Amino acid sequence: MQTPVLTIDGPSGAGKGTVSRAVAKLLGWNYLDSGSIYRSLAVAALKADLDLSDILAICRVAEAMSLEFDCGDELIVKLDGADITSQLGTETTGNTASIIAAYPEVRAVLFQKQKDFQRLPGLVADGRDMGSVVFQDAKIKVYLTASAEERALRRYKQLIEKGIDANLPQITREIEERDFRDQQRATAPLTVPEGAHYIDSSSLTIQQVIDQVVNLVD
Ligand SMILES: Nc1ncnc2c1ncn2[C@@H]1O[C@H](COP(=O)(O)OP(=O)(O)OP(=O)(O)O)[C@@H](O)[C@H]1O
Ligand SMILES: Nc1ccn([C@@H]2O[C@H](COP(=O)(O)O)[C@@H](O)[C@H]2O)c(=O)n1
Repeated sequence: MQTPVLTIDGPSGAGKGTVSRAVAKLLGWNYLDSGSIYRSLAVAALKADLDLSDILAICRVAEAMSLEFDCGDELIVKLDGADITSQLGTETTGNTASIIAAYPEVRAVLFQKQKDFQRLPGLVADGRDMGSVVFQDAKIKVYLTASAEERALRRYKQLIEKGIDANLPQITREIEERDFRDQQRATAPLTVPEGAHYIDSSSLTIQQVIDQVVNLVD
């Protein structure tokens, strides 16, 4: 039996992770936060002080890195045995991830690491190219978005709640830059996958989005 896959793609701060985790829990399926793989590589590249234009060096680090994911209520990620969870959520990590994610060579190295998450009884996979590239055959595809202003505000509140200093205009600028880079890159750009259900969550609650997605699976 082919393991069923539900993909949720969309721009930063749309709520993909929040909704995917909740839906995976409700269904009892596995969960892949593909952005955390790109973010982990960003942490590794920054730690090694790599030149972000040195594609070969980044690929070497990507091939060598060992990642462990503990998908409980909060995702815990270990890179080569060290807990890097607290470093994953920063805007520096997200922006660095977006820069290195534009390299096709890097994407090729990370492809199989993502495919390995497709295990019974099912998989909810969130990212930018889950429905368009990595899990093209997924039975159900969702494109989840929200206005850039709303996404920036969500991210701002998230950082403030964590006690991290945040600047709303700067977050808005960074989100727009990241959207642009993710949508315009030549390889696996962020796009609405063919056949995807389009959900704009700008004026929906988290629960309303979860309900819409679960209804698609039913
Ligand atoms: N519909 C919603 N209404 C209000 N807040 C929301 C909604 N969906 C998500 N959020 C909040 O927005 C923030 C960002 O959500 P989340 O991390 O799930 O986004 P994401 O799409 O996975 O982002 P990224 O791709 O950058 O990881 C979280 O604080 C989350 O609680
Ligand atoms: N399938 C994916 C997932 C992520 N990326 C890149 O990583 C950056 C960080 O992702 P988050 O979802 O954690 O915000 C993102 O901006 C993308 O550039 C990707 O390319 N493909």
